[in-house]
Amino acid sequence: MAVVCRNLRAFAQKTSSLRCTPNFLRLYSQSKPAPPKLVTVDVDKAGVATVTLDRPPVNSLNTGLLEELGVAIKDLEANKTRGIILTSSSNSVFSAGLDILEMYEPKKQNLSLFWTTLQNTWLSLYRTSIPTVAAINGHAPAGGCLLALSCEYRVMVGPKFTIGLNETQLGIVAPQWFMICMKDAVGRRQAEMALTAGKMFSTQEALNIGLIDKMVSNKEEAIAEAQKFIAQFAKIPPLARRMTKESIRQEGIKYMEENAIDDLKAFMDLVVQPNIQKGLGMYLEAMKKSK
Ligand SMILES: CCCCCCCC/C=C\C=C\CC(=O)SCCNC(=O)CCNC(=O)[C@H](O)C(C)(C)COP(=O)(O)OP(=O)(O)OC[C@H]1O[C@@H](n2cnc3c(N)ncnc32)[C@H](O)[C@@H]1OP(=O)(O)O
Repeated sequence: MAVVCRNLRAFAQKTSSLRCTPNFLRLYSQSKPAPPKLVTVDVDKAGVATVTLDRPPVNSLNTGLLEELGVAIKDLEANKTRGIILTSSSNSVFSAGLDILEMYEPKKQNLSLFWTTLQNTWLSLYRTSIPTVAAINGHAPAGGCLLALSCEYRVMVGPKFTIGLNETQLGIVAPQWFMICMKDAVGRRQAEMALTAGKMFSTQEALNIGLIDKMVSNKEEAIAEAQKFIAQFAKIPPLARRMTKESIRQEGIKYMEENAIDDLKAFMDLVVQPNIQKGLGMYLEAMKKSK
């Protein structure tokens, strides 16, 4: 503020008609609003946090949103929150997955930061000792499905939305840790069938194979079911719960701890390939044309 004031005073002296008054400063600060938050957090009386992805129009996961989500999880851990409900501010999209614009014609440094942030935020969500539920109130393709799969329980609004790891349909291979998350939820056999076909499941199909745990008809019901799931842990000794979660999720945790650098390198090498860049460009065009 002192620097702003000094600069303004110098400017005011030059123009002589302006003074560095509180009113002037208020007008100046109003003209530079803080960027909107991409993730909001509301903690209820029971200590359960609703974490809402809020990046219209489709909550595509860019570095900024992923960074905010990671910070939110760490803050909630520090505050001993009793549960996290991950949801979306949109009425039709939980998350459209990774932001393709982060990968299209990228600067190397930005691309590296993007993927590292995704890895770190994913690991924070996947391994947090806090009970986690995805209240999936819209479509959840690819990275959107990954976020939901990283939670312990999935409640999805149906019947019209879809969810799945559709990477093969886009001509790419989902990273190993995406696959581990799918295997965690539906088992190896169903995961193989889902991933090789890049299948997007209707809500009912997702329920049938265990990709989601419950289908509901609106967001309010999804939040209520999520709260019910979290409430059951009030009676479970937290240390036993935490150690059990950490242990049962060992494959994914260990994979990321041991392979983060190789995984980053593989991603960086792949994305800059001319054929991948061409594919991304065409995909972006196709999305625009389909409107
Ligand atoms: C794709 C190849 C990636 C290659 C990278 C190499 C390896 C990387 C390894 C792995 C992992 C990748 C996982 C991913 O998550 S990739 C992203 C996959 N996501 C999708 O395929 C979803 C695409 N989007 C949709 O299907 C729809 O948008 C949907 C979510 C169903 C919502 O539909 P609707 O409500 O009708 O909205 P629009 O389609 O009109 O979209 C509105 C605007 O948002 C833009 N958009 C949509 N999705 C993305 C996205 N993922 N990234 C960036 N932008 C996106 C869309 O273009 C519209 O923009 P505009 O208004 O400017 O036209």
